[in-house]
Amino acid sequence: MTLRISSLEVGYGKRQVVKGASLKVEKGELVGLLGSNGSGKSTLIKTIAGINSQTSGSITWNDGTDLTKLSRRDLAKIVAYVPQSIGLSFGLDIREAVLLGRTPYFGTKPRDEDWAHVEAAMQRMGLDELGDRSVTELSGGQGQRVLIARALAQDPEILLLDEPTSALDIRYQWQTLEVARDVTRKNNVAAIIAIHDLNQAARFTDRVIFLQDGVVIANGRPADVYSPDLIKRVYGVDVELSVHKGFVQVHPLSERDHSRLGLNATTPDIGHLRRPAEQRDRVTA
Ligand SMILES: Nc1ncnc2c1ncn2[C@@H]1O[C@H](COP(=O)(O)OP(=O)(O)OP(=O)(O)O)[C@@H](O)[C@H]1O
Repeated sequence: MTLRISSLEVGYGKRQVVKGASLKVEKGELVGLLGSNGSGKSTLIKTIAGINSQTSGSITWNDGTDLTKLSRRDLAKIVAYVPQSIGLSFGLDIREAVLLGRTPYFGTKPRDEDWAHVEAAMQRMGLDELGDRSVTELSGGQGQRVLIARALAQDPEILLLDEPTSALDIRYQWQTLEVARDVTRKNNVAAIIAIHDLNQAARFTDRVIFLQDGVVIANGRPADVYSPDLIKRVYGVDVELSVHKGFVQVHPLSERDHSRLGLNATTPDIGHLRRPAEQRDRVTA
């Protein structure tokens, strides 16, 4: 089963922000969406989530189901979206906020099954210890964990995470990325995560897609696509690559590093991590 995005164009008013993006995400695959600020990551994710409308192109799931044609309720049974900013509803406690993820499944009253999903999602995100506190009393990071738990309770087939770790301390960043990867694999979910940390993306995602000015410019395993040239092109910074515990890692170099250490932005040998060119994912543009 595949989430398939073809020639997607999305804009605000007359300004195009996503420009002819095509990509695929298979079930069981966690894909990192990378790119500089303003490159169109959130816009693309929100369009898959049905919040933005495309001007052209298609978004299909599975056997060709057109996600843009589904009702809100039917879309919410397939797609869960964790927004970048918190915006939790006033007057709810944590449990009730997580229960919102179950609303596509029940009528007027939650069933035992819905509460079971809520409890499991709360436990997974370490929220059970926060008890029945009101969502308005939570810190930014705690609120972000509630949003992720709400998405997990939704039991989606497609999970969209927009910088879900931006407000989290290192323990919960790690935990959230592990949860995202585990849910993707165990529940056979197709997942996209917009993320700025290239090293975390290399550590946790199966594949990365780089957006630049709304265009997909690279698509493949981190070890296959990360290079000083690509990172310079996307972010305008010189970097060195290394390997840590089998994962490619990125280290920005400052002007001072260049002069002090006589470094230039060359790549230490990471060739053993790379797959032969013929086995790599196709670069879309
Ligand atoms: N609601 C909106 N109305 C008009 N323009 C918008 C709106 N939302 C985003 N944009 C513009 O679209 C472009 C892409 O924004 P988007 O939020 O998709 O980028 P991003 O890659 O997610 O950025 P970041 O890494 O900073 O979160 C930016 O130039 C932004 O100013």
